[in-house]
Amino acid sequence: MEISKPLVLVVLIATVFVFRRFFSSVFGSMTASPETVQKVQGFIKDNKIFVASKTYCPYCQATLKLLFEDKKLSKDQVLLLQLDTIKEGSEIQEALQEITGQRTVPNVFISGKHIGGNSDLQALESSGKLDALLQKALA
Ligand SMILES: N[C@@H](CCC(=O)N[C@@H](CS)C(=O)NCC(=O)O)C(=O)O
Repeated sequence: MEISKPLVLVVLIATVFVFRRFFSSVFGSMTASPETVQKVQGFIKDNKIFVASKTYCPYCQATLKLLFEDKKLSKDQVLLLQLDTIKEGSEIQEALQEITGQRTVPNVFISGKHIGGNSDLQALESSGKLDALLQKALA
């Protein structure tokens, strides 16, 4: 059976079009704009404690319990962004990945320093180093 050249051409163009959309939808959302990266760098630098979180995330809940209940921090001492509740949440998450290499939440910063996720924060607490970091940040 002979395949018609125009048909091959149409299929080829359609495939390129579909994949172009596919790649831009996958990879396009994987980069944050320079403006968002700069904004997130501001969140990190300008806040004593910055936590990027998601409301349904159990690791985030453990982090927030440690900071707000156990360590008795007040809401105004911490910039808490619940990424799943804000429009630019995904882009902030991408920016955090670009800045820290960490995509997961919680993503915790103390005194502008990247601490890591919940396990890193809990490890600091277990080693007895968290109180000093918090005291220094809030002094
Ligand atoms: N080991 C990490 C686990 C964090 C984690 O897996 N978080 C999930 C949400 S519960 C996550 O960020 N998933 C990817 C996403 O939500 O985009 C920690 O201790 O923080």
